[in-house]
Amino acid sequence: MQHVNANDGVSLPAALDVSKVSHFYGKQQALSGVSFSIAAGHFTVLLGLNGAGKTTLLSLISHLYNTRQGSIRIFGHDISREPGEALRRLGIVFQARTLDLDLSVYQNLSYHASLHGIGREQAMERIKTLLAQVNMSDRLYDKARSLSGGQMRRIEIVRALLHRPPLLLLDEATVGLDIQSRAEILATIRELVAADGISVFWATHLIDEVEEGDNVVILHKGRVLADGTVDDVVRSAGTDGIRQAFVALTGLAPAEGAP
Ligand SMILES: Nc1ncnc2c1ncn2[C@@H]1O[C@H](COP(=O)(O)OP(=O)(O)OP(=O)(O)O)[C@@H](O)[C@H]1O
Repeated sequence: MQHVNANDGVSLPAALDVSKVSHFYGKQQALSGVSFSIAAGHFTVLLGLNGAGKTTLLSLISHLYNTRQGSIRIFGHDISREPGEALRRLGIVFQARTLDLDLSVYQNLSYHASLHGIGREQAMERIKTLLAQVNMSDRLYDKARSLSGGQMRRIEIVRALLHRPPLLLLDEATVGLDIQSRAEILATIRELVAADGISVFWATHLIDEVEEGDNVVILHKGRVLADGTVDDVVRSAGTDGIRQAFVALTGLAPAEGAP
């Protein structure tokens, strides 16, 4: 799917285009004909209850699994045919914690920068800029082990952005965090979208992480039930808000993060 740039009428590829993707674990079908696309420079929430298929979809987008049915394009580059070009444009924060706890923040980040072929000086500059953006400048030489869960997540976000990917995927990035840390992580990511124009695909089971101006893809039992702006989804469900739209579409109550 293409998006038209309002300024000059030029057609730009979508940040992410998923077309007719299905996935099986043995005989069990985890995704069924999933299609949607997300526009560049937006915050898009992938909303689905536990078991909806979010991690499976993110594993296909990040090429951990091969896409056997359907296609996935990142800024126009097919993940199966041009994995290098597609993955260069992608940053990922996985659900499980992946920092090396015995290394410092700097060591964790500089090691990753070198994997991307970023030189020492350039890496330091980039690390400092990003740490400032996530309010972690003062922790550069601290051991990862000494950070709180929310601080570790912020370092993982920095690590995912070192190579300047225009698309960032996050899988349940706030799981296990207290309410304040959750809010801080979400605010940080929203600021990155606004300041740097990156596209974010934010997978969550928590409906209170969706805000009015967001785009949303509702995934349920491996199928996309609705996608578009929150307004579009609410309007087409004929309800008063996103919670009611979720109930109308799935027949189930949404998961709430706040008590
Ligand atoms: N490795 C696997 N082998 C078999 N079945 C799997 C495997 N991984 C996931 N599934 C199944 O596929 C379906 C989708 O799971 P998936 O983890 O993608 O959902 P999810 O939306 O990410 O859920 P959660 O938020 O709980 O991680 C579920 O029914 C799950 O049990």
